[in-house]
Amino acid sequence: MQASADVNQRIARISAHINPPTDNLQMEGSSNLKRENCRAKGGSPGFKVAILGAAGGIGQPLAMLMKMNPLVSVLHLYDVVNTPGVTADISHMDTGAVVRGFLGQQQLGDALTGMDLVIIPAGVPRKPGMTRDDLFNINAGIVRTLCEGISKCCPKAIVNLISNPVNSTVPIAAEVFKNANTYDPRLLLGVTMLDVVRANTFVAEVLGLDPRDVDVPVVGGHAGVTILPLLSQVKPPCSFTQEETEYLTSRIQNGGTEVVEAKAGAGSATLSMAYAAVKFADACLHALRGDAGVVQCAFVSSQVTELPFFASRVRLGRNGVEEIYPLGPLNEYERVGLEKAKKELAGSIEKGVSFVRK
Ligand SMILES: NC(=O)C1=CN([C@@H]2O[C@H](COP(=O)(O)OP(=O)(O)OC[C@H]3O[C@@H](n4cnc5c(N)ncnc54)[C@H](O)[C@@H]3O)[C@@H](O)[C@H]2O)C=CC1
Ligand SMILES: O=C([O-])CC(=O)C(=O)O
Repeated sequence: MQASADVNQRIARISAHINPPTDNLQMEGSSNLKRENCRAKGGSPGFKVAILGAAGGIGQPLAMLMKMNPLVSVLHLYDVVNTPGVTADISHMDTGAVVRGFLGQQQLGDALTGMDLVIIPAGVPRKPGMTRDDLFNINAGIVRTLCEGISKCCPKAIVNLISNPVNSTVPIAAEVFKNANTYDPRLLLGVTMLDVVRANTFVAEVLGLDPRDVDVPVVGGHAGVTILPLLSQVKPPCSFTQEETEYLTSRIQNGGTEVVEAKAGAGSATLSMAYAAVKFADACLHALRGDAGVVQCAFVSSQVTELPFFASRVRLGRNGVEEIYPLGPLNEYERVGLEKAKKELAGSIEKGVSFVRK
């Protein structure tokens, strides 16, 4: 009798999995089983991470890679479309993180509550012929709404902001947090990691090295001339001809456009961006865990120049940005580049600030 009861229970469990209750599908892709049919979840120790814009070109591979990150115990996937499918798909990966999906603005609060890290790739991407600033009109409002949610539901979370134009969306986020009295500049980071990833790749190609052995600081911002690679500070130490310097600087500054043109209307960098976002998020999680010596480039509130925001090397810790490093010695080419970068950045920052203050 006992044996047949066990078999019946097991069959019920399997059939609940094959025919999941539809009312659970939208909320929790990982829990298509009825709760009472689940054995206790291990609940691996780790951090709670939300991705906003998780069904998009960046969001999907980013969600997949974060599900593979052993430091993540809970992964919340939020978007205004398609999260049930993406969540169901990713939740089948046999890694530790529990995945839950959230669809539409009425579920934003649930997606954000309790999060340690929020990654934002929500918003429209460029098409050929557009600048990142051409995305401002749509993406500014999206970022404002999402940041209002963060200030209500997880004001102590670290925020990794990917949505373009980063040079303006980070100031927008800061203004939203200030209005809500939740602004902690150490917790707000614009993601410029893709510029570093590209710089490492292109410099390694020129030097004939493995890109994993190359480290190029990229400072300033994340658009055109505001992307300033400091080739005089490349590790391992090396030197470049003037021609190499001009080729590399231009290729790094235009890396995003190179992808936009190659995709010919089908969007901008998504896979390399997801890789870069995970590299950056992983650094934030290691810092939150208390690891020492976590240093990355990011666009943050800064006093390195006279501008209120600037990308440079920062040391991350349990409280987010714990130290911002000065730019170090620049050569003449970089000094000229810095002046151009600051001029354009000033306007983009002001545009973001006045969008919220108007
Ligand atoms: N910081 C960086 O280095 C990079 C930034 N980007 C930027 O990332 C953003 C996303 O790019 P893709 O993923 O390629 O675009 P995509 O269009 O493929 O995906 C964007 C996702 O955002 C979602 N979304 C739209 N409004 C939303 C809202 N109010 N709340 C939540 N989600 C919302 C969409 O439904 C979509 O799933 C773009 O602004 C792009 O320019 C792209 C590459 C590099
Ligand atoms: O170029 C774009 O529009 C997307 C982006 O920011 C990048 O790939 O660096």
